[in-house]
Amino acid sequence: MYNFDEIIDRRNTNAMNTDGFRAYIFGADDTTEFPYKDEEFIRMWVADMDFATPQVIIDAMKERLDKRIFGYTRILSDSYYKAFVNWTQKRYGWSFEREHLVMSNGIIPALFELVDYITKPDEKVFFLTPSYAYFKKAADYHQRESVCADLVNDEGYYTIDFDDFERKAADETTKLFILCNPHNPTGRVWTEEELRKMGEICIKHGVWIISDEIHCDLLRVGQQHIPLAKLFPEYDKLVTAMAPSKTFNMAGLMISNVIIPNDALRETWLSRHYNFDNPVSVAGAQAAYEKGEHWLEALTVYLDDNFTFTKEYLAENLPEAGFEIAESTYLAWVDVSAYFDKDVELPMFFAREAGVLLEGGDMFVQNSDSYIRLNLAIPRSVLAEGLKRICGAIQTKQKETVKLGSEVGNEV
Ligand SMILES: Cc1ncc(COP(=O)(O)O)c(C/N=C2\CONC2=O)c1O
Repeated sequence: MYNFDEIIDRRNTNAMNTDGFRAYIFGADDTTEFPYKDEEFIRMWVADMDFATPQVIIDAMKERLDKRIFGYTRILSDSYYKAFVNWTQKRYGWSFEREHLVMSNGIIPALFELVDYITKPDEKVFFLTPSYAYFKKAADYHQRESVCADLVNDEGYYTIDFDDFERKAADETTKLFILCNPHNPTGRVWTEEELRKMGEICIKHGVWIISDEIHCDLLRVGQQHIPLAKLFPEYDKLVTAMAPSKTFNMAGLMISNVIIPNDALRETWLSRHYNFDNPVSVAGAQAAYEKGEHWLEALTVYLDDNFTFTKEYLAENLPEAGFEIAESTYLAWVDVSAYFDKDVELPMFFAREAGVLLEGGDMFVQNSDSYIRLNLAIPRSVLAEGLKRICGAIQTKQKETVKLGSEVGNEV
């Protein structure tokens, strides 16, 4: 039915994934000469998928294109809201009021705006680490101090240190907690107990919460997402951010859902935000929520198989690497500390020695040394080649280290 093995040429589409990696990963002034042409890299870095967006979404956008006028647009009819709230009700048993829904081009811009609207210059923003870098970037941009609550890493299973969490929440200058639910990069799907404890501590100390739930539709089979707002329907200092962008591979269409139950904050948003939407994106997103579930179920199985393939391949070829199948997302979080010193620039090593583009632990704020993050939302044949190159480069490095050691030994 759906061909996730299909290799689709993304070149010359202005895709960050193929054409924007150099500045994002290595810095704007990087001039490294890699022994690979751009198109020879196996791309496992930025979090978008190399799978075609569902045909039902493409068809809905084509239908909107055929209406041939694309003037100023806002979500004025209830049809989009009904499609989305039916989706959250069916999949998460959670719904929200129509007037609480506002739209944003992306969740990153929403975070940047909300940090400014919620916090004052002398107030702090905290989040769990390792963290998606843009939580800190949003705080930094507005010169808000960011505070990191390091997760506890028990052989690849990450949990929350609630004593540390409460200490940070109790700081009277801490105003906002940004939760990643599910969590990028560890893939944790927070349990009801964990969510309740985080929420209760924030409520006790009057801390606002943004629950970034962009990855919530991308779960391993059997996992269940719980929106934080579902557990705290009375706490209106809780903003929920969701989007079709990760789920249906439509991040470039720039349409995200932000649910703001607090009247004052929503009024601030509506008065300061640019409240217009792309009409083609609206049509696509509505179709995603109305007709995309069957595709998502098939994608979920394919991604589960990619994770199993990765687990088995690493166990066989990189036995000292630490990797547990993530509970959510399509991102593999791999501990390679057995093979590298802490100061090694891992993305540069793998680009140069393996021809693989990936993200390194240092791109996730802190509590992430010697980790690499691999995007597994790629055709299995490409995944196999990427893992082969990654393991091959490390094995070659190991041999060179042993050879060098024996040569030094012989000289002594
Ligand atoms: C937790 C989280 N929030 C927000 C975003 C971005 O939302 P947008 O502005 O696109 O709506 C991402 C994308 N994560 C990415 C994108 O590339 N690498 C990542 O880890 C994310 O992982």
